[in-house]
Amino acid sequence: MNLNKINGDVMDWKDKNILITGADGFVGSYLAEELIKNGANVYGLIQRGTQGIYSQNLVNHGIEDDLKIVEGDLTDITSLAGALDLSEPEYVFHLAAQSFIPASFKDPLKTQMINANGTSNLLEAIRIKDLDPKVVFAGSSDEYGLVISSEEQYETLKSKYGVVFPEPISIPELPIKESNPLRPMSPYATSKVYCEYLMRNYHDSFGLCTVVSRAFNHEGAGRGPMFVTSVVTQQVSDLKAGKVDSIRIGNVNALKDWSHVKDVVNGYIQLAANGVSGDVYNQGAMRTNSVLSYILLSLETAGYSIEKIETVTGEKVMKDPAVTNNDPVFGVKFVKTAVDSAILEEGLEYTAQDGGINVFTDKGKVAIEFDLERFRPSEVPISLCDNTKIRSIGANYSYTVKDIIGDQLDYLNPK
Ligand SMILES: C[C@H]1O[C@H](OP(=O)(O)OP(=O)(O)OC[C@H]2O[C@@H](n3cnc4c(=O)[nH]c(N)nc43)[C@H](O)[C@@H]2O)[C@@H](O)[C@@H](O)C1=O
Repeated sequence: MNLNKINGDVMDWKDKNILITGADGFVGSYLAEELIKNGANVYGLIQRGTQGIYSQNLVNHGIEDDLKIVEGDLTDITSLAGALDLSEPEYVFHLAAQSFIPASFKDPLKTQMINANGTSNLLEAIRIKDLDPKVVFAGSSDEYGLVISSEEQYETLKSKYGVVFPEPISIPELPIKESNPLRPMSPYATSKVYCEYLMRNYHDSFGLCTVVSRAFNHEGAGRGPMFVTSVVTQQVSDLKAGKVDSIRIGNVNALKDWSHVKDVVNGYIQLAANGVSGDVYNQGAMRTNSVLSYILLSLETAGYSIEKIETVTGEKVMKDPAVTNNDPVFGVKFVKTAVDSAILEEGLEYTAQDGGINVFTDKGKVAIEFDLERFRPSEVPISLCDNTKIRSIGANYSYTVKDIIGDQLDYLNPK
């Protein structure tokens, strides 16, 4: 894949020195593989973990020999200074973070320590050493947080929280543009807002070249087992193998803009090559699909034909819930299921009172059980990315949700 082409110009990565923080993570290992393939000298700042210094991701991507591993820790500025000395980077991709939102609710200080202090340490080490790499930072769509989709929802939120700040300029605030207000709803998201402002401060005040990516959910083979797409595909795979007879899950109504990690990695590379320093770019596929759809489409991809879904109480019944349409919502045409359309347009919502959902398939009934422990103290209501800005510098998001699911299922069941 040529990751670097824009308007006919090709960025030559050959022999360029790159430092990736978190190079053994889910995204970092895809990025390291791609840059190594393009001839770059890639250094990976890696924290020694339970798997030792070689995480399974490096082996899966075949880069355990070519990646130049620098052992270090974001919370230890000395190790960052050492990594910068060794790698002399022209580009730094800062991906390392505590990225699991429930963990940030459990231990907010730890998330802040790793994400906020870690990012401060990295920027400060670059500044003190008077280096001039272009730094691409992994921000998050969760920085937008509380996105307003209707007047009615706005009124509900005001009565729930007392105040919604910043107040919306226009409603609906969708699709989400880079100029949307930031209303982070978790310690994780708040730490990312801090980091991205710091990126801009270091650009504006100290002249560092920093570019921020705000990526929406990105998935694929090797996604951490605690994230919902892995939780779903693992259970669907176990169901098919006869190891389980139901699916346990949290909030199925959550609407996410899911893209393939490979498209997002391409986006990071475009940002390094063509992103304007000091600027911010969304990364996402410009569609939104529910967790319930992810389950239904995973079942379909695994060979189940879906006929009907019905709540355990029998109150909510839908025939052909996984049939897709391309009708516009919030002025955007995208592929979604009938159940997504009902959530988005008719206010359909599944709650604990429904007692779970039964999925009727050609292979029998599959029970979806709600695990209330997995519901979050606060939940981002909807994510739908406006990706116009990053597409103008050469990125594109072409993988479908079914492509992503297919890769995840193949990873779990190698042929
Ligand atoms: C953009 C953003 O993307 C990711 O954050 P996330 O959206 O929290 O990702 P997730 O896969 O943990 O949850 C997705 C949705 O799924 C719901 N959900 C239901 N049932 C389960 C469940 O059983 N497990 C999980 N994890 N989620 C569940 C859950 O309530 C949520 O609405 C990170 O990469 C983050 O770093 C980042 O920046």
